[in-house]
Amino acid sequence: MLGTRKNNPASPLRAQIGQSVSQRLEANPGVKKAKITAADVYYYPNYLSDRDCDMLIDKIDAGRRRSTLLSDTHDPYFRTSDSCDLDRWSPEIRPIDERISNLLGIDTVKGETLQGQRYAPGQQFRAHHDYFHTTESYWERMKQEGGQRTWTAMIYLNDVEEGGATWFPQAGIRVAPKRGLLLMWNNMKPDGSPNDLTLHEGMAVVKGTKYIVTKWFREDVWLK
Ligand SMILES: O=C(O)CCC(=O)C(=O)O
Ligand SMILES: [Fe+2]
Repeated sequence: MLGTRKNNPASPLRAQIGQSVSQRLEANPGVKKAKITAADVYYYPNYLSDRDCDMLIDKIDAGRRRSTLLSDTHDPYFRTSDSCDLDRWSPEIRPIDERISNLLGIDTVKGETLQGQRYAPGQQFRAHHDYFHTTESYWERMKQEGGQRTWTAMIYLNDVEEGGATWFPQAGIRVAPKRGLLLMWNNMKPDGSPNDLTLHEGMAVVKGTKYIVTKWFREDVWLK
């Protein structure tokens, strides 16, 4: 069922977002493009300062709860991390949140709330797509709340002793956590339809604790 044309049509709006964000990132001297063809993936090393990383880690530790899944999947081991919604209006979060939107050139109202994740040893987020599968029951609601997810921006807040890489098995890249590193990718294909090859996994942490923040962008206004 997944990935059929009928359920994943091309979209001029999402195609345009993909192109404008890529163009903007490629014009930024701090950004590097991954040398793969399956998806548009970019890196920005040392994007966040140590001070900002530590501040976010403290907030995640203070506000964390068990991570949830939107999907109808009922595998209890699918996503075993803790999550924390970071208050976008707080004076510490707001500048970081807005800086990310501005880097990609996407209006802040299309960005979901920055979400923190914490993985202890053994915890993971199994292979998934960040875009919404329109065949799943959550889609009707998501459609009303900003529509499809386009870009993902993810920042590693610390180095992890062992494990915890972000792995794109079909696109063929594996990114090891590195403090301050921002990873960004377009979940859509050039025609604006979902790109199956963006399938990715937060591999289990073996040693240490992994902290990240993730920001997902919608095709339309999310923040009302
Ligand atoms: O933990 C990771 O490396 C991946 C996290 C992820 O895929 C997500 O938050 O959507
Ligand atoms: Fe993801």
